[in-house]
Amino acid sequence: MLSILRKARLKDKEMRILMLGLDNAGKTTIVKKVMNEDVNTVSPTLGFIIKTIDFQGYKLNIWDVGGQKTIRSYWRNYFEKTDALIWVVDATDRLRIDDCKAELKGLLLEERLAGSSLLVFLNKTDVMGGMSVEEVTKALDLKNILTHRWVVVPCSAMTGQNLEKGLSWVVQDAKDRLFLY
Ligand SMILES: Nc1nc2c(ncn2[C@@H]2O[C@H](COP(=O)(O)OP(=O)(O)OP(=O)(O)O)[C@@H](O)[C@H]2O)c(=O)[nH]1
Ligand SMILES: [Mg+2]
Repeated sequence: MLSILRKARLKDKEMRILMLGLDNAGKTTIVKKVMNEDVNTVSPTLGFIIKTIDFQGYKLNIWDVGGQKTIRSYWRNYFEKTDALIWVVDATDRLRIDDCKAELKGLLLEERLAGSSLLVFLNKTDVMGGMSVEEVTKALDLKNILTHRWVVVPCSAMTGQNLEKGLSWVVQDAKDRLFLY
């Protein structure tokens, strides 16, 4: 039933995208950059922000939810009807990569997120010395994810590098799914 509803919405070329990740990963900055807004004025998100982006003929409703530890318990309020999960990782934050892995693992067990695809944005690649795609794929144990279609895209919210590439994957994946079931 859920998949039928989802399919109906995809046919309308509308997607609900949930953007999560630890605090300071760059979620809000990514959304701002995609929307051509000033990226130098972000502050930590205490609740959530919804932005609608017209992208490649699709209407992407992006839910950008704050990632601070004290408010992560609210994430579950946003799971419903999610078509794609964008998990944002700070490439420079080696110290919290285990925390990052644990939070993602928990999300992937969520029944309400079961039908969603997973885009991992490895953000802040404009900073030297950050973690590589291989490093993060391993640290987050992505190869063992059998429940979701996933990809890692290195990007920078500051320069805008690869942001469209990531969103393109999300849209293409949605299109592919229309023919899957
Ligand atoms: N160098 C660099 N800094 C970035 C990039 N993206 C975000 N930042 C910085 O990282 C900090 C956190 O960015 P936010 O977009 O507020 O992070 P967030 O994930 O929305 O954080 P919460 O709302 O607390 O969950 C800010 O100081 C940004 O300027 C990037 O690609 N490169
Ligand atoms: Mg934010």
